[in-house]
Formats: sequence, structure tokens, C-alpha cells
Amino acid sequence: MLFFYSFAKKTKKFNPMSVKIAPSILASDFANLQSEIEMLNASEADYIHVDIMDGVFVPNISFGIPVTEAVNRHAKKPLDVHLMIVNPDQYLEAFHKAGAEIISVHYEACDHLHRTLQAIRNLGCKTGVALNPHTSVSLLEDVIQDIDLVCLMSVNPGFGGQKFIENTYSKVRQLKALIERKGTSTMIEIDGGVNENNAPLLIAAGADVLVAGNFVFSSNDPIETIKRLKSLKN
Ligand SMILES: O=C(CO)[C@H](O)[C@H](O)COP(=O)(O)O
Repeated sequence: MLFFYSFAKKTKKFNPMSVKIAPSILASDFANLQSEIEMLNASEADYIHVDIMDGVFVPNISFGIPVTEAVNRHAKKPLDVHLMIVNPDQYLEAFHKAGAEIISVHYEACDHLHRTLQAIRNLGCKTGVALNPHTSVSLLEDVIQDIDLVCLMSVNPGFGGQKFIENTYSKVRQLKALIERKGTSTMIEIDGGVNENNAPLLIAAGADVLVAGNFVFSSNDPIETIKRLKSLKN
């Protein structure tokens, strides 16, 4: 519970009963990043989702440490940093210093996931593990107690604006069952193709955090879109 409230400390409006929304700035206007962050500050978003892509782990390059640091300078919401990179251990400290509150690494990119999670914890950040669509949640059985947030990829990582993969619902239910069986307070985050049609089903399956890129930033009124997503019930 303490963990839950510490995430909320930077958030002005906070309703513990509602799903949390993490707009992905991958879909924002990079030429106007400061005003995009100020828009998110004024919204009901819970986190700012920051996608780091290296062109190796995923077939796209987004931005890196200096941009994350610049975002953090203006952000009044916690940064939820998703590392889609190889050798994440090498950059954990740099992203911590750049302002990350949650650091998610990919299961598929870590040879020694337990060690990586300890390193994230030792920096004082919350630990996140992202799973590609083909990766089974059962692989987290022996490490779930060390994970604050599991990010289930509902698209193949690398690009915004892709179609949501329907198998995600079943993965959310499996992960929820694992978390309940192990008695951890791990949050379930969904990333990719989230919109107001699939969001209620994801919430019903057990999702705690919804990442939304294009659905928010391509809408006519992103602040209103975030509010609508946040008010959705299962
Ligand atoms: O991780 C990502 C892509 O790898 C993005 O965060 C994700 O795609 C969100 O964007 P959208 O909501 O537009 O799908």
C-alpha cells in the first residue's frame, strides 16, 4: 500500500479506486515536448511513460538519456521508463539519475534478471519487467516477489500505433492469478494498442495501469481522453 501511495505523490488528482493511465510520449510531438509534458501535468495521467528504443532489441530508435532528463525537468508525474534495449544493466544508473521512478527491463534482454532487479531496487527505483507477446507469464514464477510492475506488451515492441493482440487478455488473467497466489503487490501494466474499447476488458481481467500512446496524443482533446480512460470501469 505504501508503494501505491508513493507512486501517487507527484500526482495532483489521485483516485485509488481507478485504473492508472500512463500516456506514452512516443506518440507526442517531439518538436513541442515541453508543452506536451505540461499538458500531461494538467491531466489526470498517473505516470509519464517513456519508451527507450535502441535499434537493436527493437527495430526502431526513439530517444535516450538526455531527452528523459529534459522530460523530467518539466514533469510533475512520475516517469515510468521502459527500456527496450540490450544490456540494460549498463544504463540503469543513468536512467535513475535522469529521473526514472519505475525502470522496466525486458525479460528477453536479461541473462540475470534477478540481479538486474536488485540493481534497480538498490538505486531506489521501482522494478519493472516487460514481456514480449510471445513470452509466457509463467516464466516470472520465481521472481515475481521482486517485481513492482509487470508490463505486458500487447503489440510487438518497437512502434506505436499498432493493433492490439487479443491474446493479452488471457495473459493478464494468468498474471493476476500468479500475483494472487504468491501474495505480492505487483501491478499489471498493458502496453500497446490500448483504446477505450479494449480498456474495460483489460481492467476486468486485472490490469492496473494502461499505457496509451496514439489513442491519447492523436485525439482531439488528450486531457479529456485521459479523463475518459481513467473513468472506465470493467
Ligand atoms: O512500447 C511501445 C511500442 O513499443 C509504446 O508504448 C506503445 O506502442 C504505446 O503506443 P500505442 O498506444 O500507440 O500503441
